[in-house]
Amino acid sequence: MIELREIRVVFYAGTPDERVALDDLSLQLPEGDFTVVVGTNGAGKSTLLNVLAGVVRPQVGRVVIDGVDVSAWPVHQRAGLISRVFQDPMLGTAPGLTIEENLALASMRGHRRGLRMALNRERRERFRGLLATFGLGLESRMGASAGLLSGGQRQVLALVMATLTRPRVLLLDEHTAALDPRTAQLVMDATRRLVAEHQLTALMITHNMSHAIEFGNRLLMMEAGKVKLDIGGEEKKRLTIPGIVRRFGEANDEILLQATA
Ligand SMILES: Nc1ncnc2c1ncn2[C@@H]1O[C@H](COP(=O)(O)OP(=O)(O)OP(=O)(O)O)[C@@H](O)[C@H]1O
Repeated sequence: MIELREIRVVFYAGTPDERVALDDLSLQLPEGDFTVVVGTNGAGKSTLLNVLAGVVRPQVGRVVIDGVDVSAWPVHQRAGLISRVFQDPMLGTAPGLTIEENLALASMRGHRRGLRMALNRERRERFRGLLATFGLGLESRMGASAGLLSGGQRQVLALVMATLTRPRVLLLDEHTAALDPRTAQLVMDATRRLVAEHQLTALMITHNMSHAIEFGNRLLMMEAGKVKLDIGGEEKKRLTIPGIVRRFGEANDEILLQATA
């Protein structure tokens, strides 16, 4: 179980530029849940992921993973538990290293082991077999620099790297937003497969409503640093785009009512 307990994040506190990014937000992500997060610009979605990853330290609140309070753990200490794939395909892989070196590095997460040891013949074959299943031809370019790959290929490589050591939670930060629709679908299919195969707990931000409907078993809508809608179970399965729009409208009416009360 991943838990955020009463998290408050304020940027530029006490200045005219003060921004409340997360407003007393509590959230539980049960093991194996694939949660999708949507919301308008500035709603606090990225800050939520940053708090989980340890990039942003909340002024108030706790981050608890499997009952362990990791609030004071720095980013590198959480890296053994948390993997993240970013919107920018350049961020998830090391462009100067080859595909197989990138995979070897990812497989060493949390271990003190030399890159050479991590790249023996057996591992190379395992990596090759794994990449071949995505149908992108990556398996025949194991010695090529990751920097030469297309955006979609890099995102699939980043996903494979992020899931290689089975993180406790996989954070997907608009990871298909920079791709064309066909490539985005391919990367989403790879995402679905890896999440299912490794039975991962995942949290994905997207602005793509079709993806929000198609993927995950739970949908959160954020607004002004709070979770305004939390749709799971059968309702999530039956959700349509008009249905989401209607539910968002209802949630926003609530905001209006609160504002005018
Ligand atoms: N590092 C930062 N410094 C100052 N303000 C920040 C920082 N990060 C986020 N904010 C502010 O916090 C609020 C929430 O931002 P956040 O990036 O979490 O929203 P978001 O929902 O991810 O938006 P988007 O969809 O545009 O990515 C915004 O008002 C933003 O300007």
